[in-house]
Amino acid sequence: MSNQPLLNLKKLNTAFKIDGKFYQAISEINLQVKRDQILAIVGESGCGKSTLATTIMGLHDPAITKIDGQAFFEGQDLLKLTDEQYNEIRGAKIGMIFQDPLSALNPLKKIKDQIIEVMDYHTNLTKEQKIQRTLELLDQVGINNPELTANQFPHELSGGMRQRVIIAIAIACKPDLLIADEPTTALDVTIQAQILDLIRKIQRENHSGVILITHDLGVVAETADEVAVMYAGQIVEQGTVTQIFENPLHPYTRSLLQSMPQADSQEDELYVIKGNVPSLQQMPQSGDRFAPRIPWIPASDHEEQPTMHQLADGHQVRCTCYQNFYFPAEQEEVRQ
Ligand SMILES: Nc1ncnc2c1ncn2[C@@H]1O[C@H](COP(=O)(O)OP(=O)(O)OP(=O)(O)O)[C@@H](O)[C@H]1O
Repeated sequence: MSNQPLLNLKKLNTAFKIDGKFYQAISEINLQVKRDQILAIVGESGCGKSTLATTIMGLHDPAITKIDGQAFFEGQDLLKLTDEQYNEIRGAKIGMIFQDPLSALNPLKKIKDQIIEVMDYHTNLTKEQKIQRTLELLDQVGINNPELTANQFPHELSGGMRQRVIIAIAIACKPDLLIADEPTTALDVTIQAQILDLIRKIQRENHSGVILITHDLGVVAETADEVAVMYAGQIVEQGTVTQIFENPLHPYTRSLLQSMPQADSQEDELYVIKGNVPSLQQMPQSGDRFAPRIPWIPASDHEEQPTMHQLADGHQVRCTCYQNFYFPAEQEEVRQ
C-alpha cells in the first residue's frame, strides 16, 4: 500500500461573499490524512471546521464562495474536478457523516430506500444484491434487527439508531475517506461512546482515513491519532494525540484543555475562555488571532504575521507567542 497521503490539502482557502465582499472562513490550511488514521479537527463553534469539511466535499456554491489552493485526494486535485467528476467521488470514495441525523435523512423514505439510493448511483449491483448489502450494512453498524429497521421510517428510530443509519449510508460504498462532522453532538453520552467505537471499528475494517470534526476534546482523546486545532479559520497547532494532550503549546490549545472538565480533578472551578471567536468581517488582520482573548500577554510576544513552526518531533504550532504564555494566577475567568 502506498504511503502517499489519502488527502493532502495545500494552502486551502475558502471565502464567503457577504454583502458583496469576500471574507475568508478558512485560511492557508495545510493538512494530510493517511489511510488507517483518524485526524481530529477541534475548535470552538465558528472556527471553520465545517467549512473545511464542506470544501473537501465540494458542497459550496461557486457564486458566493471563493476557494483556492489545492486539495489532492488520491493524487487528484479535487478543486479541479467538474461537477460530474465530483459526483462520482462524493458518496463513493469520500463519505460524510453529518451532525444532525434527523435533518440528514429524508423523513418520507424508508431506511432501506435511502441506503439503496447511494448504491443506485455508485454501483452496478442487482436489486437483490443491494437489499442484501443494506441488511449487511445495518448489521455492521450495530442494528439488532436489520430487516425491521430497513422497513422503518426515520421518525420511528431513536437518535442513536438514526446516526447508525447515517453511518451505514456513508460507508455503503466503502469510502477511502470518511468525514464525520460532530457525529455525536446530538446524542446522549452513552450513545456517543458507542458511535465513536463504531466509527473506529469501521475505519479499521475498511482501512480508511477519517476526519473527525468536534469541539469536544474528550472525543479527540478517545478516538483520534492526530489532532489539528483550529482557531478563527487557521490551524494553530497540530500533532499526535500524545503531543497535543501532554505538551500543548499554543495558548488556544492550552485554554481549550484548561476548560475541559477533568475526571480526576478535585477543583470544582472550570476555566472559561473569555470572549468569542471573531466573525469573518471582524477577523484580526495581523498578530495572533487569539491574542484579543489573552490580553495579559503583551503584543510584542506575538508574531506580526504568525506562521507555523515545526518542532523537532513534528509537532507544529502557529506563532511564537506560546513561548511566554502563562495563565494569570488570579483567574477572573472562572466559574463555579
Ligand atoms: N455560507 C456561509 N456564508 C457566510 N458565512 C459563513 C457561511 N458558512 C459559514 N460561515 C461563517 O464561517 C465561519 C466558520 O463557520 P463554520 O460553520 O465552518 O465553523 P465551525 O467551526 O464548523 O462551527 P460549528 O461547529 O458551529 O458549525 C463562521 O464565522 C460562520 O459564520
